[in-house]
Amino acid sequence: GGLFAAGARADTPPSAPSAEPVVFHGEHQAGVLTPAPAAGTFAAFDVTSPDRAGLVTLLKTLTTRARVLTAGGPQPDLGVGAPPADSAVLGPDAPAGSLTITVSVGNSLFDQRYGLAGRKPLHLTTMPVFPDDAPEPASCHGDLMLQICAATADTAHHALRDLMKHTRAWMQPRYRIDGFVPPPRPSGAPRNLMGFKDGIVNPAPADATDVVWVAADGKEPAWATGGSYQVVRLIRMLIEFWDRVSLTEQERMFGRRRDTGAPLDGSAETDKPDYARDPGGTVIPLDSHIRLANPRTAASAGSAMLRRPYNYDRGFAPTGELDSGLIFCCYQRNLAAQFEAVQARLAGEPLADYLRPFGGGYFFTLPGVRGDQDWYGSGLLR
Ligand SMILES: C=CC1=C(C)c2cc3[nH]c(cc4nc(cc5[nH]c(cc1n2)c(C)c5CCC(=O)O)C(CCC(=O)O)=C4C)c(C)c3C=C
Ligand SMILES: [Fe+2]
Repeated sequence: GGLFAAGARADTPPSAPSAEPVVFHGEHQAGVLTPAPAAGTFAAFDVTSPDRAGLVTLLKTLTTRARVLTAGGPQPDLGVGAPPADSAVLGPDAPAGSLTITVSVGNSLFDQRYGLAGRKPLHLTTMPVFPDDAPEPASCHGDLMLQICAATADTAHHALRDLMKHTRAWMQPRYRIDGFVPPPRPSGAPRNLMGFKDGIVNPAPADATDVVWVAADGKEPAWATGGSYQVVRLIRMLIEFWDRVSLTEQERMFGRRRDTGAPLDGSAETDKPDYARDPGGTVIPLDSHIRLANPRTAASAGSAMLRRPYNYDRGFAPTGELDSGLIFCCYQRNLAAQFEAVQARLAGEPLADYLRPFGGGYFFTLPGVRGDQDWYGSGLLR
């Protein structure tokens, strides 16, 4: 299959809430290729450690806690005279709840503070302001991004709370957003808050390795092998305006049917659009989201990415409108060739009138923790 063949999430039921832990140790971190469970928290931090030794302690502490939390189980009993080791939000014997904790670092970590300027992954930059962005500085960038995914929201809360309690001395919260992936309605890919199935086309598991993971290529620093570039875009949806657009117009903006998720020239969600048969865009408009994002030409094959988005819904904006949208998250091995190429093709798409990207950033997802003695960023800080 090609790089855009239907992904595992389209053909297999989404991960059922499970007590089974997700494997923590490995060449790559979990939370990238692992299926996205129902709850996802994205929490950005600034490192406040005065020195490099403190940064090492921070990363080692994050590793130790993530290893414990993702495994689940009872916490040590410190006795009634001490603050408890655990919040007990998940009870005395915490279920693993498909928990993954994915640690990524931002461009700002590679400044003069910790002597890392010469160690930066090749493509890591500060996310630029794209056309149609309305950046809110307090919701952008960050030294560290923690992506915490789990079967239930309280599992993610419990993990974030534990991680923060153990790392207060070296990092400070910057921004956070909680998201969710709904169950299939009624089948196939989950729906976003515009009502469309989202996540239909993603690399098949066999193709994902080349799309996602940085390989030793002589250009990237050796320590970065097995990592990935994470893009997080916090995108508010202008729901009230969207709900006043005709169904035909909505479907022409995406290039897919709202009910089935099928491309406008097909009948099932997994049907492949045939753009060669419709060069003028009569059936699937040339400026539709799916056609711009992936025109399915030889030239666009190299821009495949792994999308792993979450919906968010967090009350009202100051204007009284719904503050709802998408935490767009994607992973790739080359920001310029993949995310930025797609983003450039999408510039000015009709759908953009209904979206307000306001936050997020570019991050480098560290290689996996390889065993009991290893820790996040051990290669970077060696
Ligand atoms: C730069 C990358 C992308 C951004 C930003 C983005 C925002 C965004 N997308 C949707 C909804 C849908 N996207 C769909 C497909 C799709 N989107 C991108 C990239 C970005 N989207 C790609 C590469 C693709 C796959 C295209 C293809 O190969 O055909 C779809 C269709 C269903 C699917 O395949 O998932 C929807 C729906 C929203 C709402 C949004 C911003 C909030
Ligand atoms: Fe999209």
